[in-house]
Amino acid sequence: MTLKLENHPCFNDSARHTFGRIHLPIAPKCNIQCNYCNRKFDCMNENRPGVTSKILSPLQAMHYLEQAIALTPSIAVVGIAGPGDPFANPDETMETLRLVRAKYPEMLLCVATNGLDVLPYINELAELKVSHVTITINAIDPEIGSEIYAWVRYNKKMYRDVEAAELLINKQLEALKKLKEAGVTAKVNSIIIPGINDTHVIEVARKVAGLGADILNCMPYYSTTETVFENIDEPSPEVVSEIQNATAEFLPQMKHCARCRADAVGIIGEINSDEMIQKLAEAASMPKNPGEHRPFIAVSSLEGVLVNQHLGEADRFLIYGQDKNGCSVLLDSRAAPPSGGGQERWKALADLLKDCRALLVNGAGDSPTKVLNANGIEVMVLEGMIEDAVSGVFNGLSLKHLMKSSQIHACGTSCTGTGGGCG
Ligand SMILES: C[S@@+](CC[C@H](N)C(=O)[O-])C[C@H]1O[C@@H](n2cnc3c(N)ncnc32)[C@H](O)[C@@H]1O
Ligand code: SF4
Ligand code: SF4
Repeated sequence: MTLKLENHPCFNDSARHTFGRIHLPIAPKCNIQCNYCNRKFDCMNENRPGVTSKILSPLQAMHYLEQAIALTPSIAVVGIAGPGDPFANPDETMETLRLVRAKYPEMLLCVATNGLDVLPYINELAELKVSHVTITINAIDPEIGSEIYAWVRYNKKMYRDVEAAELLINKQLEALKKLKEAGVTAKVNSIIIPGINDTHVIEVARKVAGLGADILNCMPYYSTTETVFENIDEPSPEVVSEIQNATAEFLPQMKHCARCRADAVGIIGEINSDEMIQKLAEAASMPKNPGEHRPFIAVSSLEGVLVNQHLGEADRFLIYGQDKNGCSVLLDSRAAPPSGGGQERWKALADLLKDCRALLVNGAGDSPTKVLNANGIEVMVLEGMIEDAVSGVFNGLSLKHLMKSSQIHACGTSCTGTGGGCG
């Protein structure tokens, strides 16, 4: 099957009115913090990178993609662009790419990354015929990079300042080189941040051109609240144009980037249709594997009103379903497997709850969380009214307000509920 590379609307200006793209929002976590980026997972209103209205599992994403293609036949590219970094969520990213490639052999595949952790996956990306990879490289001088990146987390270690920027830049340049060796089309995004790197982008262009980058996207920085850079003004169109003209000496330019959301779908520049927003919400409210029949939600509660019991302390679980009007109802109470027995206890619990899509608890250890997650039961660590939490899960709503503060992580994610941390 020959891929029609010329149909990529981001890489080919003349394709952008005919062919669309879809971003599958399966990558919530990030391994660095850029001082301009504020990720949001339940945002309908803002039209900028880093926001999505929902996060999907790979199989939910496949279900959603099927519906999206039926409703939007112009889709020629499936991309993963966050809302965090695809390779801070490598399992979800690679699984999604494999699933899409297996089901849609003709589809163009595309990934946008900061480049820190992509290196080990480049061979498989090439095997999967991921034809387009974007790396965001905002600086090649670590001193300038240290102004842009608050921290970098690599191999479970935190780096800051010049050391962090140096590490990131080295990984980015290495990844770019390897992508080109593997025959992948490589775009570089460089965010123009006035007073920080605006005079440096030309050096970035020179360097990445030397390593074989195919195209440069000098993206104007988008002023975003609750970021370190929130008081920096956006660059004027004249400044952006000047930088594009200057860097054109080294590389072809992408000039029509719309700075899309992580759940953008359709023709570049058009906002997501209400129908697609609805389809995304529906997919997010399904079990992580939509093919499974899991109509119930289990809750750990002392008195049956609040989610207020630690998983390990529960002697029974309350089982909720939905009535024919979609209202949550208590259906059952199931005795917990006896304590002790290590992993066997958690396997018995997974079996007891095999018709439940989620277990809502006030706390849970790593070991049961892993076993339950592996068995298709999402462990969500929350506090608050059972009614709010259960109907929120059934309806795919944001549960941020019920999330325990310990679930809001340094990486800026309010976890999607797995409680698995940012590892
Ligand atoms: C949200 S990121 C996701 C992919 C990956 N984490 C990355 O940074 O390349 C997608 C693109 O949006 C850019 N971006 C994020 N926030 C931005 C902002 N406030 N202004 C301009 N570009 C931004 C990133 O730099 C990146 O090029
Ligand atoms: S790499 Fe930067 S822009 Fe991309 S998601 Fe992480 S913090 Fe945001
Ligand atoms: S953000 Fe730019 S490069 Fe990414 S899909 Fe939108 S137009 Fe294409």
